[in-house]
Amino acid sequence: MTETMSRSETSLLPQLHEPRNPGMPLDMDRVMRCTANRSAIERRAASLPGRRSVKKDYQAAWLARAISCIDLTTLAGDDTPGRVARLCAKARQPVRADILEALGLEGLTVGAVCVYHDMIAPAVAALEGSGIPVAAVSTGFPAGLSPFPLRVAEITESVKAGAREIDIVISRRHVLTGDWQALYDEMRAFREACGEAHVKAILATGELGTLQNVARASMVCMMAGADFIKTSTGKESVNATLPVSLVMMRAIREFYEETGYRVGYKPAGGISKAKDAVTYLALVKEELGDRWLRPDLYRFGASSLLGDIERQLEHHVTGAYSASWRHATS
Ligand SMILES: O=C[C@H](O)COP(=O)(O)O
Repeated sequence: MTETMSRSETSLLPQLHEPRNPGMPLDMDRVMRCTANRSAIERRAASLPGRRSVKKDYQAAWLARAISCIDLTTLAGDDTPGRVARLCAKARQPVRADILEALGLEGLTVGAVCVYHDMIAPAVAALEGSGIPVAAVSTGFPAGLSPFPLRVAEITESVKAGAREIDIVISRRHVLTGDWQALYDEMRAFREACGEAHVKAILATGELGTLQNVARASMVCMMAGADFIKTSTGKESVNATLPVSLVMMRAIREFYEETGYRVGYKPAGGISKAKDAVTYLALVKEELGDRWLRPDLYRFGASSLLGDIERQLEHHVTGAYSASWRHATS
């Protein structure tokens, strides 16, 4: 793992303006050329966490960058405006003020707050003036099996309610039956309904059967205009993994090489440890390069990762670990 992110190169970076992926016609020959060599991918993924670890100031810089890329998420049936308000307070100030000051990171925030539709209004109110966008999961999340017109209407309602990012779920059956045209048409309609809001396409990779399907679904969604591709809802039995991430990042790289458009990447579900976050960031750096290590092109979908990162940063500054309950996020 490289150690080239210095403490001065923290997350407080100027906003870059990436041209939005407009999509392109479905190119079936290109889609069918997407393959995935499972054993080679699994070998490479297995070698990642054991590589040289990042220490001290470098580690603090990587962890600060990770925070700036978190979609701080609550997606529970018992979410309330109060819980969302607490989460948003955490989004505005993700780490204790004295720790941020010691690290020279005043003003650090997470990338977005991610909620269900009914929690958009309280999240927008709680984040007012912060510049932190609200992301809403949509289209019958998590299964995506409600009537198609309702799924499109749900996007429209969420954009109207103030969501600036929409995390849609694809119809897994289109992938499992190889109906790439149906997947493309669906994604295109979702993108259109989003308007100016950015759209993240959740593939639910744990339900797609093969890595080749993951590669093809990634390519089809990007051709249909996805701004981000995202692994999982967090509700599948298998969520973000390194092999799946490798496949999706390589699809993003190929799409960029062929079209000039950078599509973002969001692994989600089950990423809860600071050291895992650093492994993911290192993979992004190696596979996609530094430009992707910014919140406009990379996010972690996570509900409890921030707590562990805060704990590690506190240890970095004070030399002591606090109990994890002191770093609850909502
Ligand atoms: O998109 C975000 C996921 O739902 C969060 O999953 P998690 O609770 O496992 O971190």
